[in-house]
Amino acid sequence: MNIKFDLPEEVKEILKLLNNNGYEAYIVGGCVRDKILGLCPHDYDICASAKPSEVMEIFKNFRVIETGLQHGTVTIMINHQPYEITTFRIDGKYSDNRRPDNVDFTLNLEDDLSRRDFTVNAMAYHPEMGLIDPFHGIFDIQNKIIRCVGTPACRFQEDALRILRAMRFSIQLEFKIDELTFDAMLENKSLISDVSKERINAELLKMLEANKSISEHFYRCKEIISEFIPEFNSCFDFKQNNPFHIYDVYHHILHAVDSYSGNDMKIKLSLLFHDIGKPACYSEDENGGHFYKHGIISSDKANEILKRLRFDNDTINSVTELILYHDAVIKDNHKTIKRWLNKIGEEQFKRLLEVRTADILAQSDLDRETRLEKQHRLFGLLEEILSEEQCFTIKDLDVNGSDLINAGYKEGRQLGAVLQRLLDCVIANEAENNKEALLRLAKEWIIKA
Ligand SMILES: Nc1ccn([C@@H]2O[C@H](COP(=O)(O)OP(=O)(O)OP(=O)(O)O)[C@@H](O)[C@H]2O)c(=O)n1
Repeated sequence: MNIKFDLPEEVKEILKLLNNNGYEAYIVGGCVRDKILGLCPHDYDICASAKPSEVMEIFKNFRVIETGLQHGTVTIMINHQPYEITTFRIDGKYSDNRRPDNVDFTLNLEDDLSRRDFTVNAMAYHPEMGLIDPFHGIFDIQNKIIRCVGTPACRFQEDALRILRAMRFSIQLEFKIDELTFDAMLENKSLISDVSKERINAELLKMLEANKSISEHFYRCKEIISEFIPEFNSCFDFKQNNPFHIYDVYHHILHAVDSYSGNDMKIKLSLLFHDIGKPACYSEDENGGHFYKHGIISSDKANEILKRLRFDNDTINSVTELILYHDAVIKDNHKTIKRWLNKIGEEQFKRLLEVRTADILAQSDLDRETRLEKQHRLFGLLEEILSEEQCFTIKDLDVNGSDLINAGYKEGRQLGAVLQRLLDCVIANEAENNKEALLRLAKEWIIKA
């Protein structure tokens, strides 16, 4: 097929320099796939018949980074942008299902393409020669299929991360996974235990960041997901004997993620784990079923999962807090909302309302409108509080620690408690937020004490 696309000047310059020195060179992998799809590649990988030492000699006037010489990769910096140039290679044995024990350089491009994971990632392109596509990646792009190059089981045994990459690409690109490839993913799923948690983390994030529907994919791949999040096992097929739920816990969780259309990762992760502890705390009662303290249990489980998957502390703290409170009763009045704002902060409270809204959208339609209206009212009241710059933190008070010291309080921990008590009075409309009134109140407390 005669495919032509434009390349950045820097990339053309690299290819030209390699060609002028007698070597073959192509752009390869994800950037070719993205160009064909009309997407903007986030980087350009180049493969060439030149060995790393030869590449370094050709680019000696550029900034060169020895990225992975034993794997044949050299990075050239042009205009502060990195370009990886990798020598055509054949991978040796993979004893750890992660990376080859050794690689052999080759002069044959097709050998290099044959070691790659999926047909859509195994194409090369040269501005004059056009597309080099021995494994029919273009056909799979046109038919929206993720298919392994060659024998799927071999590809996954070489690098088990590819099992998650297949899932991720099928979500990102909205492609179907070919049946033979999918069967091999299932058969080799246990190899995921060889993959580092950091790489699993990165793939999971990419799946969620794609902002595409995940439920169908996560449902089909549930046994794969349970290899690295076994806590989901109890959620599969766990029916919720409760009129607000039409789905089992796992389905509900996935629909909740899909119901949120923003791109805040903390919200997405909270939705993904918000009910993960439900099966563990289910008890029958006269109304059918009850999930006693499921916010606490789900939050604890999410904490374990996120730690295990090497998420950062800020994400872990935020997500576990959102899960803890996702089902809390929040009355729709200024006083209650200001207390929440004081307790968890403005950004986090907004997230909490988003989590609750997505949760409702993923439940049955029983009372749905009423329940959504209530969340809308909470959003509306929040906006009022913020736009009117109402007081809900100690720093919004018209008095500070020095004012209290001047009024007779001793320096120390007590000051914080008094300021908090004053804030509680302001939030409850029992005191006005002005210096005179607040100091009068504070002095009364000293006298009473
Ligand atoms: N486990 C892997 C990782 C990568 N590759 C090959 O190396 C290329 C570059 O990999 P990478 O940059 O990780 O992924 P991209 O395909 O470029 O996609 P993205 O950057 O969107 O992750 C891939 O296209 C694929 O040909 C592979 O065969 N097996």
